Amino acid sequence: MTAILYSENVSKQFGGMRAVDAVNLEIERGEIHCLIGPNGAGKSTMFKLIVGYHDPDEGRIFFDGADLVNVKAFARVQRGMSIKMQKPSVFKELPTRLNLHVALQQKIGKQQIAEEEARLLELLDLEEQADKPAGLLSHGQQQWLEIGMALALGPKLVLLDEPTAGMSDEETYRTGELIKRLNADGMTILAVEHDMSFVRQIADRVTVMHLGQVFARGNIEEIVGDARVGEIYLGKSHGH
Ligand SMILES: Nc1ncnc2c1ncn2[C@@H]1O[C@H](COP(=O)(O)OP(=O)(O)OP(=O)(O)O)[C@@H](O)[C@H]1O
Repeated sequence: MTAILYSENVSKQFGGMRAVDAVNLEIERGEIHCLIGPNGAGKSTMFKLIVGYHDPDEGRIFFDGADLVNVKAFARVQRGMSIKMQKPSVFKELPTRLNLHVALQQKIGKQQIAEEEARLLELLDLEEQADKPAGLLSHGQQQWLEIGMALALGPKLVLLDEPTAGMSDEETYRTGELIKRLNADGMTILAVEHDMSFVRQIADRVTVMHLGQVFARGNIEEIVGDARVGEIYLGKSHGH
């Protein structure tokens, strides 16, 4: 089994409505996997089930060979899932460098911190911003910093919830290039995303959700070439 994360028939109901309905999702080690679908498809609910913010009503989720049943959200992070939620939550009054420092000191010894801090600042293209309070960075830069803080925890899998929300086209493109660089260094990435051109830029494989279920899955060429996906996804996602 090369999957680092997979779910078996996971379901979650709110009231009478099945937001996630018997979903099997599989993320292979080393890939960039995008979870897409129109509004209300169940993507965020699936993301929250994976990170442990919701418990499934049915089904199971496995990470790095272990069943996640009863594993709390913080313990999932300790096991190697790093999560970047949609809204940046950097420490705005602290310099960029210190934001990384705070994250790094949770994982590595003092001697290695300076070296790792420098590596991340370069990777994130934030060297010139290193001593600026993070609150003065652009929206895109704050998002990259937060990706860096997720990386500082030394994860096996990085989960990104709409990493390009609110970004300009140029920031979106640069975010894609950053994610591809992380992946080239061996990181496995799962991103929930709306922006199809961004998905085309980064994805190896895609899972499409619709009405709580998996509607299609495949490599990026198969998904882009699938007219049915165009109908449900592009047809309903105008406004994003
Ligand atoms: N906490 C909740 N309580 C009740 N209903 C919820 C809750 N969270 C999600 N839902 C409902 O579940 C369905 C799936 O929502 P979800 O947010 O997972 O979809 P999504 O694919 O992420 O959509 P979007 O792209 O708009 O973020 C929607 O009908 C939503 O209203």
